[in-house]
Amino acid sequence: MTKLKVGLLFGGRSGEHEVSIVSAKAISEALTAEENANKYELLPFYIKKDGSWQGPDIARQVLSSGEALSCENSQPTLWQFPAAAETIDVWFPILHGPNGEDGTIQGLLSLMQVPFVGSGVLGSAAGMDKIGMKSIFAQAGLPQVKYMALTREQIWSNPCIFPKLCDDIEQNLGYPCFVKPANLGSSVGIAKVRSRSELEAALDSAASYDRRIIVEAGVNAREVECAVLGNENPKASTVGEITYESDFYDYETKYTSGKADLLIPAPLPDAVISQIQSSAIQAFTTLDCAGLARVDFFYVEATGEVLINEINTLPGFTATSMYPQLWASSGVSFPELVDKLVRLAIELNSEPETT
Ligand SMILES: Nc1ncnc2c1ncn2[C@@H]1O[C@H](COP(=O)(O)OP(=O)(O)OP(=O)(O)O)[C@@H](O)[C@H]1O
Ligand SMILES: C[C@@H](N)C(=O)O
Ligand SMILES: [Mg+2]
Ligand SMILES: [Mg+2]
Repeated sequence: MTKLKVGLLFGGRSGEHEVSIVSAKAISEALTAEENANKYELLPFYIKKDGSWQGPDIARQVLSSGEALSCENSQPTLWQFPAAAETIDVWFPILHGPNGEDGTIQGLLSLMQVPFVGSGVLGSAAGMDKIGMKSIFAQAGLPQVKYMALTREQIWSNPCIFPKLCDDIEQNLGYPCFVKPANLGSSVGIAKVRSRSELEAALDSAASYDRRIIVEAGVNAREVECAVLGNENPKASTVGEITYESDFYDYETKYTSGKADLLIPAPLPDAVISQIQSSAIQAFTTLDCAGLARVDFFYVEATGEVLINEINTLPGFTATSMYPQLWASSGVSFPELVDKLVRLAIELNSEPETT
């Protein structure tokens, strides 16, 4: 049997570069596991932090060391596609955050007319930008926390406007509130703030990551996540809950073993689980997602409300990440999961073209 050549694309010009390396390592092991070894030939491609692409030899070294390649003293390079990329039958991008989860790579791969795992341009871009995502969710009637959308320009360019901006945030959202770069993940650049001075510092910091910034009212709630898998008729996994001792589910808590507990299935009433699952599917279809996504929610026990927090169209596949664990608990093993994802990519590509 001829093996399909799968191009695993990882790293990327993103604040989540290191997480992508860990996710890619896990996926490469699953794609080459015994169950998949006779179906797929894996060719990894690594995108350095400066945006340059490295072919399979270097990419394999990065996967085995787990270390990002340094970009010190690197000059901006013309974008070059490694020759081996021309032989790929299906791409598996496992890039997190900007320049990978946001529709940019998806646009490139669509133009190349080679199938790829995950959402296309619209689902990826709409899922990445928290401001755009939240206005689409609001339109779809999905309940969420109160928020304000800001730009770097408002924060940095006019010192006269800045105090008024902070006044507005204090009046509309109060404390604690969460300041986030609109286009990032893994909690990079996010701050939970409780005072004016923390707010000012957090806005300045978030503006260094992105020109779009979102500030959200802090909610006191349980954190639950649901995985979605499929194309036109997506399925929701069981729901998982995250508990931790830290102030919030920050980068260190997410990726340090033992800092957070994942409770799968979440100890919640059946009706709440069903509501989360149907909202996860509604979020996925509303944004025109495909293949996979993990949808994050807040469950406010005091009122019974389920608030959608966000969708992640290329969720983490690290040892502490929910997505593969939710499917494992729903009876889909890691090797089976990556096999399904590749098949879904091919299925999507075999649909009639709209020209
Ligand atoms: N409005 C909020 N109220 C309470 N906690 C919040 C709020 N927004 C974010 N948090 C906390 O911050 C964490 C990260 O937020 P969010 O999921 O939006 O960020 P992210 O960077 O997209 O994360 P990831 O993509 O890794 O899931 C949440 O899991 C939660 O612990
Ligand atoms: C990778 C990270 N953004 C996640 O959602 O798991
Ligand atoms: Mg996210
Ligand atoms: Mg999240």
